[in-house]
Amino acid sequence: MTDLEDYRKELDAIDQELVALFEKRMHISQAIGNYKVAHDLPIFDEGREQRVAEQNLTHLKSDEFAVQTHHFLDTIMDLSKEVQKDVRAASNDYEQIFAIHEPKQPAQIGYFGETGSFCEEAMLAYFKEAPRDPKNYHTFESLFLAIQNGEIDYGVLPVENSSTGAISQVLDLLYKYGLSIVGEQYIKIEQHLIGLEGTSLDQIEEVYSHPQGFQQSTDYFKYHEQWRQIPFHSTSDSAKMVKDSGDAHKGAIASRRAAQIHGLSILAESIQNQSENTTRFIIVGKDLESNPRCNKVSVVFSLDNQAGTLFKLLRHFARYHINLIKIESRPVEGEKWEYLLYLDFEGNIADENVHEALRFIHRSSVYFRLLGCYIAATENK
Ligand SMILES: C=C(O[C@@H]1C=C(C(=O)O)C=C[C@H]1O)C(=O)O
Repeated sequence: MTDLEDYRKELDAIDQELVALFEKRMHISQAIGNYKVAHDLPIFDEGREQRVAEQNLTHLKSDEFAVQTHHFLDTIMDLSKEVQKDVRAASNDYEQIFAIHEPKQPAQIGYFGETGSFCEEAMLAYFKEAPRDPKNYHTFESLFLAIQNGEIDYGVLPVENSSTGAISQVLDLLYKYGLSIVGEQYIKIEQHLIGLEGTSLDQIEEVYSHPQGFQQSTDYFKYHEQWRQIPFHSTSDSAKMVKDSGDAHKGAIASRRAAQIHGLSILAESIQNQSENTTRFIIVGKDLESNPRCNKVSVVFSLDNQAGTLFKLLRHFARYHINLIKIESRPVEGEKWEYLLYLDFEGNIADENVHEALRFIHRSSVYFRLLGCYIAATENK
């Protein structure tokens, strides 16, 4: 027998013992996983992992393999956490996540803002037939509440603007109310400074608008710093307020349509920073709706607060050839420095690769919810 064969025999014997011990350790880790699920405890325990590494390094006869031993222990603990994540995933009703509902017809629609709002425009563009007697709401949250209470079936809200980014309050409300995205619509946004008929710019003292109206028009306001900028419900609510006030010192940032509807004049045209300023609106409903034509998926999840978890998760999108469209993070309410991640990607939940990727995200997340699978809008629709 060669020396090599002798060595390998020794390794075989050691591996046999290691594997038996490893299996035993995984069973105990699984039991700890069950305990954590039952007591709502996080899987990752940084302090415990440090102690495991420290105490075991003291068992070494010399420092020669200290680095490798540390790596070995870290790997074992990573695998142990994988098993615990499986325990946690099995405790959730996975199929429930994909429960699809039929679209509501005829539906009662609601939108954000007074008549003349961009949301109303988005609603008219999205629904093939103009909805009958749509209801309007003056805060994002009142619209979410109306969907939750069943007062309306669907609501139209802005979620992202090409120059200012995510409308984070809407993302937070999607999480808070557990509602679903059933569709989306792009609208090109032109903001104008509007006021009472016959008013001139030098009469203006204060301007009302939704915060988005101001944020999208900061370049214009650099030259009018003497004007008070007063945040108000929506751009169209601001237009109506200026009209109702009859005050020539008040102006609003709103659309041309809002100016026409509320009988106001345009004092300064196209004051938005970006000429191609566009907002993405979402159609929100109570339940998940999907059909084979849907080609975009949105999810929200949170991860264990541990190095590398986001990387390990996002890697799988490449592995399953899924095109990521967008990632947005928001703080978790009441949890300092913890984040919810909102992800949009291409695909349909019935696709094999999407299903696999979602299974993986679900398994690796502390919190997971499928927000919607819907038809991606095109910008020139
Ligand atoms: C097994 C546990 O869960 C995780 C895995 C550990 C391990 O495998 O030793 C240690 C701490 C936790 O991050 C535990 O909490 O003890």
